[in-house]
Amino acid sequence: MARILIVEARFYAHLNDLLLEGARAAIEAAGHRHETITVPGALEVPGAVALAAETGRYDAFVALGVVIRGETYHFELVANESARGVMALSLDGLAIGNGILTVENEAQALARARPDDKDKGGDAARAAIAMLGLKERFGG
Ligand SMILES: Nc1c(NC[C@H](O)[C@H](O)[C@H](O)CO)[nH]c(=O)[nH]c1=O
Ligand SMILES: CC(=O)[C@@H](O)COP(=O)(O)O
Repeated sequence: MARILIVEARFYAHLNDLLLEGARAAIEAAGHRHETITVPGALEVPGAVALAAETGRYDAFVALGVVIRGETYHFELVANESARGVMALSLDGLAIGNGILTVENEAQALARARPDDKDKGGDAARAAIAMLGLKERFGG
């Protein structure tokens, strides 16, 4: 049974609750344990994962959040840099799934976050579990 840490950005709480529901259900369906920590926004997610990884307490990580385009360049910054941070952690050898949505509007986010629709939280958890399987296979 693996210990999986979900790191979620609370920026849009109602949308994140849906992502969390899907991620937790996927982890439980795979027979693993999970904990959740919360950070303010998507930009804090990679740093929080890095801090948690240093403890050695977790086998895999799930990054969750929602970035919705506004009026300024801030969207690109938050969307791209959070993804870059998660990818850097992956290349460093962490088993991590990226469930940070980057969307144009709330309707797109809802469709992707709902567990009974696109279930991107569940997808991210399943990706983390798949990467953990590869780590174990290759001795990482
Ligand atoms: N605009 C969104 C943000 N912005 C906040 C940043 O992520 C960060 O918390 C702040 O700049 C302080 O460091 N975060 C989201 O998760 N989603 C957004 O749409
Ligand atoms: C991530 C965003 O684009 C958004 O929350 C910020 O909106 P704005 O660009 O209108 O300040």
